[in-house]
Amino acid sequence: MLEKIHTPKDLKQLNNDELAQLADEIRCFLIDKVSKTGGHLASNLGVVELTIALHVVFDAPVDKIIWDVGHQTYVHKILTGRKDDFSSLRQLGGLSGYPKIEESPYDAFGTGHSSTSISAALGMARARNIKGENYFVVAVIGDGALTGGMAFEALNDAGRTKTQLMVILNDNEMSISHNVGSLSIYLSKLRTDPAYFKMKADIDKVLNRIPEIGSILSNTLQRFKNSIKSLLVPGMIFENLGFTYFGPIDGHDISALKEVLSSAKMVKSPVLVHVITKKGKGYKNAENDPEYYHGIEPFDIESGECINIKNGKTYSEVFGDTLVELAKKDKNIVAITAAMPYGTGLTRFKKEFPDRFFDVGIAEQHAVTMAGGMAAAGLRPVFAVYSTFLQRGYDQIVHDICLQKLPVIFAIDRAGVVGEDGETHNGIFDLSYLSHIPNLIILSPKDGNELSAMLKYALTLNKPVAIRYPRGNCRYTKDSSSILFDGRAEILQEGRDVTIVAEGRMVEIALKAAEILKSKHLFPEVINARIIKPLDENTIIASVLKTRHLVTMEDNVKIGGMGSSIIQLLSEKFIYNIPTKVIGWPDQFICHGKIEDVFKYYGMNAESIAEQIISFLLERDDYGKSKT
Ligand SMILES: Cc1ncc(C[n+]2csc(CCOP(=O)(O)OP(=O)(O)O)c2C)c(N)n1
Ligand SMILES: CC(=O)[C@@H](O)[C@H](O)COP(=O)(O)O
Ligand SMILES: [Mg+2]
Repeated sequence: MLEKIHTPKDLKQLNNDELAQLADEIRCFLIDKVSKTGGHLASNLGVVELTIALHVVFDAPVDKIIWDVGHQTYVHKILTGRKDDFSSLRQLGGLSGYPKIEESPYDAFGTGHSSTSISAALGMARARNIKGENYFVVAVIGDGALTGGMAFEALNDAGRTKTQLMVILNDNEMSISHNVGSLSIYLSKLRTDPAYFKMKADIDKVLNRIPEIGSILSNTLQRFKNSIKSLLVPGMIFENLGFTYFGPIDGHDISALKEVLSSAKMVKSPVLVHVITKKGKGYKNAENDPEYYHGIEPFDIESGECINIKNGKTYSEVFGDTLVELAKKDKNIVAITAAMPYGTGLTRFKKEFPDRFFDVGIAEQHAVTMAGGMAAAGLRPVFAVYSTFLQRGYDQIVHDICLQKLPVIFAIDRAGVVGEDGETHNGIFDLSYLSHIPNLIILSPKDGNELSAMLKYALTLNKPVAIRYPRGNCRYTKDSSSILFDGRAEILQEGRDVTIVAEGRMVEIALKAAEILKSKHLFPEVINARIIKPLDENTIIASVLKTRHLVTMEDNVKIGGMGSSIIQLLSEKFIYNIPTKVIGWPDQFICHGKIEDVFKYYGMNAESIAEQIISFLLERDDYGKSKT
């Protein structure tokens, strides 16, 4: 069946049994492909029937379907002409793991960060109306993404307008981990007792039979009817926001989905279709552990085990373990996550200190300011968050934390290029979006030992501190307690021809590049920056005045990063005529791919950087006369 599907039009010839068979084939295809490439398996297994039904009922790409977060669009990509490219999923130059306008006309809007789909859909619907065009706009949003405040901003705006728009709530009780918050409890009521749904029909019948006596009574009756409905029937929260609610519906029953979507699309005002699905459906391992199979590395289908044996600890694990140790001694330490306990290494903290652990849902803005409130009231909050998602809380960092000098610690995970998640997830802006904020201290460890030491150091300060560290494994020796951080940079190797100041993951690359330079009789002085703000002026300036040449290396865009800060420092200290080369990410969005492939592709690996430094030095006249 799947062989015959090249565009969604091919779906429309199939009957429900054939569509059900197609769903089975797509599941096998997904498990096979993702077991080889890795990716977001559980979410995609959960939306097979929903995606098929959407592409039967609607006519993409004329009709616009916007997928919130977009990690669940593999089925959509399979059905829209990209199934033959699936072996390249998330590889350099291959298919993206998210919808991208430039990848396909069927990808109506790029996503990756959560809770944007309803805003984008409303924007398109309004554009359609203004331009007098005629097509449907559908936003598909998960129950996790619906905990993002931006989604409610859009619901609030959409509901009061009579704009034809469909929101499909894909409710599987899961965010990455179990979904949290009062909305999730509300949804579980709707999910668990379908009697509500039947009750609604009965109540409507009974109440509508009572003859309306006089406008006052009938209005009172209407209010009475609504208050009864709001008690008993599902979706009143959405109805009160101006949406016509349909649901809850079995999200794996293609004929039911087709029927409800077809009638919902006839409504000329905003509608919300509440669909119940099972995350990981069709692959037992994923059904039993949808959190683990939310984002999975390549795995063995039979056992479900990841193929690449994990050796060593990740930065996230070192962070989490250190925080647990510190929290044992300091009762004021609390940990906050925005729906990413597993990814940020807080699973152990959650288990050991359930009363001091807060998962606020996909609500980074709220997390930052709540941390501010906690700090103002005497706690020591640590907000663990991916660099890219912290972008959501920028104004809160400025306005609520740093302006008031509140001692919040930002454990910024996934800082720098992250690899397969690509453009929407690379954490390559945090040094730029944080360095200009007054009162904030910024630290960047070169390995797990330093991360652990820096976390301890940060907790001794009564100030806002950001510690940024990359995705993946780190060098870490258990007895790192001896390693203290004194708030200064460290000279890793003395030299004379050029000062290389590197931060974080770039330090190891700098040392490798230095070895290559030495083979060319060039002797760099390598400095591990460690503290990005305020810079360790004495160490950096002393070295630069000695070597009279400067190279900076950062896993951040060049603009506004550490290199910019160092150049500014030299100018403020009236140190001129120092030839300087800033090495970092260019002014563009960095594509997806394995991290090592991406670094090589952009010339950010040791070999390429060594070449760049050699030509930078030897281009200089004074080097032409060779100093050796
Ligand atoms: C702003 C933001 N914060 C965090 C994330 C990380 N994230 C990706 S998917 C996800 C959970 C989404 O849950 P849901 O919308 O229910 O989708 P499901 O996987 O259940 O289909 C989270 C928290 C994100 N993509 N964007
Ligand atoms: C879809 C999404 O945003 C998350 O699942 C993200 O992909 C997790 O990234 P890590 O794999 O680095 O934890
Ligand atoms: Mg969900």
